[in-house]
Amino acid sequence: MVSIPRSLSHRHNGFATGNLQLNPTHLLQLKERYAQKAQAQIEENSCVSDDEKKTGKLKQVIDQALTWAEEEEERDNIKPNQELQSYIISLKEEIDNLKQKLLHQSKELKACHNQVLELKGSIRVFCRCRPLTPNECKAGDNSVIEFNQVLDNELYVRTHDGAKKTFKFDHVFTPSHTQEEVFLETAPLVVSVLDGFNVCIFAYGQTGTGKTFTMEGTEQNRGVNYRTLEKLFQLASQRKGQYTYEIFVSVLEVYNEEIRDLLATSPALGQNNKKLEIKQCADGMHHVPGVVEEPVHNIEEVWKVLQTGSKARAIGSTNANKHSSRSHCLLCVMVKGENVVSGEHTKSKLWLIDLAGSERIGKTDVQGERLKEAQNINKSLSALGDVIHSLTSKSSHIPYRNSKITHLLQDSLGGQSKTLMFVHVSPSEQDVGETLCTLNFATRVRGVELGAARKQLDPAELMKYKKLVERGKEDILKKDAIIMELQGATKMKEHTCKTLSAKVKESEGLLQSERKARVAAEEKLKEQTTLAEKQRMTIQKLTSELKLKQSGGLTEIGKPEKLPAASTPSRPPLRERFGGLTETGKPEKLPAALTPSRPPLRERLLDNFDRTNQSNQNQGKKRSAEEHLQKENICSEGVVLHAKSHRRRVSLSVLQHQEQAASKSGAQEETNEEHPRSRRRGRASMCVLPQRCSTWAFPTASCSPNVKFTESRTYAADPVSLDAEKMQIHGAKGRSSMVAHHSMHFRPPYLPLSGVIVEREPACNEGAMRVSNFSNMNVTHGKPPQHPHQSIRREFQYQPKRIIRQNGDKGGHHDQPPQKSRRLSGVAPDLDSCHWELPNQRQKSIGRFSMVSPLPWGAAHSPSAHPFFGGALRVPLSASKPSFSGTKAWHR
Ligand SMILES: Nc1ncnc2c1ncn2[C@@H]1O[C@H](COP(=O)(O)OP(=O)(O)OP(=O)(O)O)[C@@H](O)[C@H]1O
Repeated sequence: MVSIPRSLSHRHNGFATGNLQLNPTHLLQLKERYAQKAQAQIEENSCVSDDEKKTGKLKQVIDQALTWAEEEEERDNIKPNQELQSYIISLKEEIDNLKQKLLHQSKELKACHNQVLELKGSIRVFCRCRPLTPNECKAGDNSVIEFNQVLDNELYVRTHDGAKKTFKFDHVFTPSHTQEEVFLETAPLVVSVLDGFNVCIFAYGQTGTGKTFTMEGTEQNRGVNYRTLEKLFQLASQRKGQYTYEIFVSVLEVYNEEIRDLLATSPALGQNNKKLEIKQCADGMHHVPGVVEEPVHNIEEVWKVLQTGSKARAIGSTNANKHSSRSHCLLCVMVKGENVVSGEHTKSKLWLIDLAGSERIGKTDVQGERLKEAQNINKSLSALGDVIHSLTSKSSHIPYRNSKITHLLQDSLGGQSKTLMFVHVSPSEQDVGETLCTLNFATRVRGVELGAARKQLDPAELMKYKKLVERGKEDILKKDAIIMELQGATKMKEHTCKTLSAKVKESEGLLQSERKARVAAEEKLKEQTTLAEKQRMTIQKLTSELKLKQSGGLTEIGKPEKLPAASTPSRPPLRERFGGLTETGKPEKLPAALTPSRPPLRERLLDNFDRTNQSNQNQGKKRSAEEHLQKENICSEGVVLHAKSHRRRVSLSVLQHQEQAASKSGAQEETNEEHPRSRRRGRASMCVLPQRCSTWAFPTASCSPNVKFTESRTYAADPVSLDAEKMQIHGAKGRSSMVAHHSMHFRPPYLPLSGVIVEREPACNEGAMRVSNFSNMNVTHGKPPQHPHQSIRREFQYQPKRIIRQNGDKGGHHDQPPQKSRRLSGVAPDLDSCHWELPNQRQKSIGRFSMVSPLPWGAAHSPSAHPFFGGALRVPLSASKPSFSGTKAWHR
């Protein structure tokens, strides 16, 4: 409860007791009366809150009390003294101060409230009450609407039963509020259109309550529509440089549930009858395709457009309003904005809607077309009410499509936009019922929460950016693929580089080792050359000594003197000896009687050995040599002159007789007459058949008749490991066995028993032979071979002059393909059992020549060119006289 301040009572009391001009009793009475009145007033407004009682109501009451007091004073001619007057003035000042404070707090509260509403997305409701019209004043209508003098967001409606109903809105405009003041409250909402938000402002209310006045206004009092666009252009120009805006205006009308384009009503366009429909875009927004969107660049253009639309609007006269709008008028302002800095595009819409006025059909007393209009208007407003009700109750289905206007307002009422409703009321007591209905509806609308508005980015721009992003992503993917490819290629190249560098390193290592080996070989060669030189000198010395010692035997060193005719057995011509050829290429077998018997090799060798070592009384050595020979079976073609055993080495002196060469020449001539190919056959080599029937031979093809074979050379080597019983002179069977050259077979490691393998190539009728050369000596360099099979194998292929056959073969004509050619092992049969002896320098040198060259004899007529007779071979000359006894036996 609020009471009159004590100070006031006190002062009144004071006045009563002080030096007063007034009658104190009268003042007291006045005081009590005023206090009672104030109390009644306060009780009447008991709905207000305590805070308000303390501030606004209190002041009102005081004001009222003071007013009354003044009135009483005037009436009673009571003249307050000066003190009282000053007190009243100070009290007024105090009240004004409190008022200012309250207003300030109210503004702050409102700002906070607006922010809350903004966040909630509630529909804001402004209430505007028009003044009593002249007609209403004439009729003596009283205003049933009272306004809060301090707070600007509530009003009171006095009902018929005298009750006062309070309504609260976001703002309440009294009849005294101007158009400008109304727009000032609206402007912040409108401005957000430029920021890219959809905004909807619609005016609702009973017919004739001032909806059109608020939205359109008059030329002198421009309404929200005009002022909004004016503000938009003003702001757009202020934001110039940062934003660019394009503004388009459309004016639509929903009349009798039909949409009409008010800007297309020009007869020239002829589109006034065109029926427009509401469509939903891909972005979910609703729009009316085909509607005229007039671009406007200044407010003058806007005013023209608005006038055009206003003129085209359906207007009728009702009892309530002489110029009643019989349709819903919609002004659509499309704003396309671009942020120049960020490149952001927005496309926002501002709906400014002047709804048709609701009216009681009975009251307006309309008929015919007007009745239909009214029914449609009421129907659409009812649909609007249903939508609001569904939104308030948060129903799952909102009946937007029940009317054209709700369908059009779907985006504004359904969210994503900022919505403001102007609710218009009449102050007349005649309209109090409709006023209450309108205010109740507006209160419901105010409770609708739409959710926070969303910024409307231009979908076309969004699509453009989306495409750009997609293209960018594709580019990135492509570039990623290229990068991957390049990385792969780089890795490959790196790998190749690594491999190549490894190979280069390896090659460098090999080169290094080869260089070292070359240097070593060169050193060795030098050494050997020096040794050979020494040996040559020794040979020369020995030769000169031998010359002195020899008497009549040899004419010159290394060349046996021709024996006297009596001692040399005359040799019959080849044809006579062999009795001619039975067929080409196939030698006839000589009769046994004609074949001279040749002493066995063992005897010959032993004989030679005895003769050579007569002076040597060392019987132990002889025995061991004999045993050794028996055991090892030295193999030669019978020109062994001397065999000297020394430990495990046997020196053999080999002699080639000049006569052999002579015989060769003769044979060549003879065979040339008979058979051209016999020439080749005549140069056959001797074949020594070792154990396991391996065919061993030295190629002597292309033997040149000019070659002097009367050389005596001694070879130091181990005896060959040939089986003496199986050893045959292969050429003895035919004409091809005319000449047998020396062929020394040495056992490893000095000379490879595996020296030459002769093999017939089955595919070649001419008798191609494969010669495999095993040079295990060469690679050991003084070390025992790991295994004979690890020896280096070299293969040559050449055309032999004669087919060398394996022992046991029938020896058919060489033109005929051999029955079978067998590849023979080059490893000596007793190789595993032989022991290794570290070779000394001499042995090494022999070892180097262990390979038998497959070179044609003719190409190697120079002794130094042929490896077998080649330079570094250590050849100690035999001091014994050469014997030719064995030579005869060759030609048996
Ligand atoms: N605030 C106001 N101040 C002065 N005059 C007003 C005000 N509001 C309305 N009027 C006057 O009231 C009359 C009716 O107003 P208006 O035509 O705008 O009402 P309405 O709601 O649009 O009616 P209807 O729905 O029938 O079109 C007009 O002559 C107008 O000038």
